[in-house]
Amino acid sequence: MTPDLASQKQALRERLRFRRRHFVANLDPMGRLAAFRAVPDTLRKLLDASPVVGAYAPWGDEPDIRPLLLDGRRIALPHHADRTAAMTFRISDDGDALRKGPWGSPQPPESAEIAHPDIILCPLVGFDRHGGRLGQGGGHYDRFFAENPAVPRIGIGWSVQEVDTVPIEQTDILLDAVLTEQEYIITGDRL
Ligand SMILES: Nc1nc2c(c(=O)[nH]1)N(C=O)[C@@H](CNc1ccc(C(=O)N[C@@H](CCC(=O)O)C(=O)O)cc1)CN2
Ligand SMILES: Nc1ncnc2c1ncn2[C@@H]1O[C@H](COP(=O)(O)OP(=O)(O)OP(=O)(O)O)[C@@H](O)[C@H]1O
Repeated sequence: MTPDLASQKQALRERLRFRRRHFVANLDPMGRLAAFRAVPDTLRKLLDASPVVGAYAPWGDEPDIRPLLLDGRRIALPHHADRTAAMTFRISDDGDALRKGPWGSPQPPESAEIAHPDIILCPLVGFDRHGGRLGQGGGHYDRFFAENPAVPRIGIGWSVQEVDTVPIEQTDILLDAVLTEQEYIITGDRL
């Protein structure tokens, strides 16, 4: 990646994290509870057809999508063995305690079963309507998507995380759709 593109992405990350922090801080508590509870029918069908759903444990201002998944589904969460290891997914059973991973985000214990999700619901810092996604800057989801290209990729974010165009480099892999608290946006032609 050119230094120019990297710094462009980093500047956008900082701007969008700031925007997200203020949006979430100003949400009324009822609004926050109600967000991401209703799932559009098309996404519900896709989830119903997916034996293992790759989700995430919310961190900071990220939307909490757990209520949306409480349907007896098998949920897998990202797991990092250490800072150099590739991101994998591990089954997280209800009530199993999560612990802090090497990057600070909560993750299942080492003993949890490795899983291969049939769909990925991924957090993001920024998105656009073409499927562009800006993440935390580790490239972990992009690497996972590159290795698992057939798995549908649904970004999850607050509406204020939308920008016209996310700066894209060769290794960035486009999302198939984005779910916000307001809209379900199909961004590709795979769904
Ligand atoms: N809830 C949640 N779980 C998640 C993620 C996430 O974004 N949200 N992750 C999403 O990937 C992974 C863990 N989080 C990570 C966050 C940052 C970096 C990272 O490499 N950051 C870069 C740049 C940081 C910066 O400058 O802002 C670094 O430290 O070099 C890696 C993993 C997996 N689990
Ligand atoms: N498939 C890949 N193979 C090798 N390097 C990659 C791959 N995908 C991304 N990278 C590298 O990882 C670094 C971070 O990428 P990027 O800025 O796209 O992260 P991100 O999408 O914001 O983070 P994340 O996916 O973890 O949320 C970049 O240097 C990028 O070139």
